[in-house]
Amino acid sequence: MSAQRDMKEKNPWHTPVTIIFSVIGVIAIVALVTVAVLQNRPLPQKYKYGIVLDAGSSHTALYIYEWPAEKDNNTGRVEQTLSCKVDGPGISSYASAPWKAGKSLTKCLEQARQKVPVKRHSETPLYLGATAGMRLLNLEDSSASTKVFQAVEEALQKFPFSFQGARILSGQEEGAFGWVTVNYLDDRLEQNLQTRGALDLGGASTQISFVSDNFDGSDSPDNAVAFRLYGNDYNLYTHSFLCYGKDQALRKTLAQQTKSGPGTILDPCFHPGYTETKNYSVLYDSPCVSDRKPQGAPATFNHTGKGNFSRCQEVVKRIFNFTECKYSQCSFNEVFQPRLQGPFGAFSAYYFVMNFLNLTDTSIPLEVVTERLSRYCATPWNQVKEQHPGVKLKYLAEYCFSGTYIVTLLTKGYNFTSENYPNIKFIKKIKGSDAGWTLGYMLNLTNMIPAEAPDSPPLPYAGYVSIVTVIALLLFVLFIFSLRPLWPRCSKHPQII
Ligand SMILES: Nc1ccn([C@@H]2O[C@H](COP(=O)(O)OP(=O)(O)O)[C@@H](O)[C@H]2O)c(=O)n1
Ligand SMILES: [Ca+2]
Repeated sequence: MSAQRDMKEKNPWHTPVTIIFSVIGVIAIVALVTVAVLQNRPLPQKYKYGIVLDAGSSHTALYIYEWPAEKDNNTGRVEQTLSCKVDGPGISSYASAPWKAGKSLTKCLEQARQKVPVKRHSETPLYLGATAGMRLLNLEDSSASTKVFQAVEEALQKFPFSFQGARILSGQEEGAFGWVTVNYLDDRLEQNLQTRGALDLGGASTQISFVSDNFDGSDSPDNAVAFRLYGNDYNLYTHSFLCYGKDQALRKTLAQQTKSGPGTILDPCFHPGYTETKNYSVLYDSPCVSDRKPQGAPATFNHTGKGNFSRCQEVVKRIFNFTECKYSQCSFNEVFQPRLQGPFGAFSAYYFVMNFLNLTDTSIPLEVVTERLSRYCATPWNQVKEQHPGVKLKYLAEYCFSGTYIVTLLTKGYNFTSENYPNIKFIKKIKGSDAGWTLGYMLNLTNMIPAEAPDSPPLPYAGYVSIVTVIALLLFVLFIFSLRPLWPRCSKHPQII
């Protein structure tokens, strides 16, 4: 018994000093890791917001974007959190009653007021950008366009956001910001990946924007937009064709067929059995066609469908001018276009129309696309109506034309071929955000895409915590080893008790 007591007394592990050291060591390590983890733990996310109103020719839409409050400068982090379609037509349609343009926006702004936290209201920028509808109104009647803007500004200033102004975007801006949006959402800018061209089809204008190796802007400076984003230089080719959005293109195509002012148009772009009496004055009420108004035309004409894709394509082709080109190569209307390059994203009406026609899959060969369109256009109007009972008749009637126009614009206008047609992707959204110019516009105005690549922390958070823990454990083991002289001597027959 006394030998056992001796052994116990000699065991240095049981000395109070060692025990105290060990306990302090363990506590210190636990404290170190806890402090490091707590100090660096991501705080609950706080968001900042930005609001953009897209005042298009056919309608206005409001988009709210949000991004983590502490990371204004990081890529791929701005996301669309709400979209609201304004009831009624585009603001340019309110030329004769401008106050109604302002009033039409209030419902969506109310939604925005609910969505954005109250304490963020006053710091949330609010922008309104108008596109081709207002460009046309401005050409037609600039004082009417000024009045529409006044009414819209007055309405927007009534909300608690930081209103940054309402203005018309140039066609270049519209094309370039659409390209920025698509490539930002795809994370192609920060990662310096091959960029995606942007094809935007609106109601009154259409834009094509892409980077091409054989374009540096010298051939056609009007089509060049230079960007430096995340430390990379981009020479973007962009062109906006005013009057070549699908609604104005339809007017042009109809006007083409009424040149001699007949009372009836037999239109291959509308379904057989379709027949409507339309007003000449309504058809010609646009600067895109007003010069074509036939003299002495009757007040109305009979618009009758014939449902023939290839003949429709023939009349659509006539709204493009392919004869003149003073550059090495052109798309149409004497507009320079470099060689098509890389993948493309086609959005807005490109998507809506091709989605309706079940043709968004571009692995379907172009020949099959035209076959399907031919069959669709030839379908009698009554049958089409039966197949799509929920679709507004005005829109339903136009899909044959719109599909034909899209295929013609892409292949004859921009020179896409069977080989590179599969490079086009018809898209509506990318990672939850709508493809369109609005996000790119806001990123630019809030300086959210830096010219140079941002410095990133050397380690991600999880890596940092792991390293701190491993080092702490290592220190602990070293500490234990440093107490080695105090360890019990090995005995051949240790007696524990
Ligand atoms: N669900 C929808 C929404 C819009 N659209 C069309 O998409 C086009 C949008 O053009 P927009 O109003 O942005 O006009 P722009 O000012 O861009 O020329 C219009 O032709 C609309 O009719 C559609 O086909 N289906
Ligand atoms: Ca648009």
